[in-house]
Amino acid sequence: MRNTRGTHVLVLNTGSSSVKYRLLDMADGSRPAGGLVERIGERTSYLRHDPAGGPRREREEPVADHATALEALAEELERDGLGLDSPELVAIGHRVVHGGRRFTEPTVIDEAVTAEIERLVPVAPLHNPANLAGIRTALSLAPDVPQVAVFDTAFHTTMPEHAARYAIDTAVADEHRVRRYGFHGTSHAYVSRGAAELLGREPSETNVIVLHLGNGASASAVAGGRCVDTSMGLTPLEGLVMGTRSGDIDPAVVFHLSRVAGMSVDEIDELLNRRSGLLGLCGDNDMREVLRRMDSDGPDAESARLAFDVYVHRLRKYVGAYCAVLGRVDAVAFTAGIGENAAPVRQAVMAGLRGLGMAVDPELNGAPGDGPRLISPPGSRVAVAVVPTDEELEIATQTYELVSGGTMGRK
Ligand SMILES: Nc1ncnc2c1ncn2[C@@H]1O[C@H](COP(=O)(O)OP(=O)(O)O)[C@@H](O)[C@H]1O
Ligand SMILES: CC(=O)OP(=O)(O)O
Ligand SMILES: [Mg+2]
Repeated sequence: MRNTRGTHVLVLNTGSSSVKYRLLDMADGSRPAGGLVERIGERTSYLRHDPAGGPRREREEPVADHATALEALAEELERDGLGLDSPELVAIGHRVVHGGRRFTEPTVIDEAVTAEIERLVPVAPLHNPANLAGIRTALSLAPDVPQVAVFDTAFHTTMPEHAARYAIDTAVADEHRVRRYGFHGTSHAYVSRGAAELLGREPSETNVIVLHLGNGASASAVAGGRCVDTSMGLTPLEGLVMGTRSGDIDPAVVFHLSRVAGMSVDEIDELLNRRSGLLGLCGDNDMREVLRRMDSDGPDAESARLAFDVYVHRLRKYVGAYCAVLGRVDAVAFTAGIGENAAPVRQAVMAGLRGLGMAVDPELNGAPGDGPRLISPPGSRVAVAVVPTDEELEIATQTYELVSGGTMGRK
């Protein structure tokens, strides 16, 4: 029997070429260790391990695959006396991107659960294979530790049918489970609660538009703590312009490229998922670089400006749409790498939206800050805020609640 009195949860966020990890002590909220492995599969993979109270350890070395990455991080934890066999460790929580309709809650992983995650690979080709690799390796390294899957799709399972359905033939849609699922749900849940808290209101009485702008990007409309619409669909390709993904396009673009350009379905898939978005428009998928180039006099400034404008225009359309969906909006919350750090993006999205009760105060918007903060002028009808996301903390909280069988008095 494992010691069930431990309070540590290890969270693994396994992406297509990276593994981010964090060890949390749920008893006091402290973080004994964290780190990441990036550029998996390349010759210069990068490992970083940050033990609490000790110096950072980092190095570059080839890390061939996700299994090797997890073995390396398990060794780092072991060196700090926090190995996967530590009696303190009560569970491992995994981010899993696509859970279909079946998984509406965090779920203890067994063979049936892994099989279902595998079955969903075709609708999350960039994400579920990596998530599975993380789960399988963790199961082999720590067979006695309960492992929990926390799904990106779970928060969106409350979407009403009219938001979740595509207007296509019902028989085809039902047979092939073609509907809108939505992603980044863990972040949308955490940030919508954080926005309500910032306003001193109950989440159940607060309507929030959340803009999660990372490499992948999505918007959601959250009414009283429940998701009522979100921009991603069957896969994480629909919706906003992203680092390398197109977001919304006319589906006929696919037929056109197939018939006129002779591209195969796989080639078009690769084009829309990996060579589009900011990268497709200006050759760079990193918003920092886009902003830098826009302000330069260099030859690339024009394409960077266009990429920025397309990115912002799409976002503004979703903000407007979700005002209509929600009827009353209490807050707009920007989050993730771009949402938290790119003041020019926030400024441009909100410019000219006073008619919707929204505005950004340039000084508040430009001021550096770490925590949740308002960037709208005092007295605005709609609060505009930056609310840093913390998917790892949310996954740890949900995982711990499940394995410890109790509620943790979440606000
Ligand atoms: N200071 C910054 N200014 C503008 N953009 C930033 C800044 N820091 C990070 N970003 C952008 O955030 C994006 C990555 O977001 P992140 O949430 O870390 O992604 P992921 O989806 O991989 O977790 C990149 O486009 C990056 O350029
Ligand atoms: C679902 C998704 O797009 O995730 P990420 O932003 O991590 O790529
Ligand atoms: Mg992210």
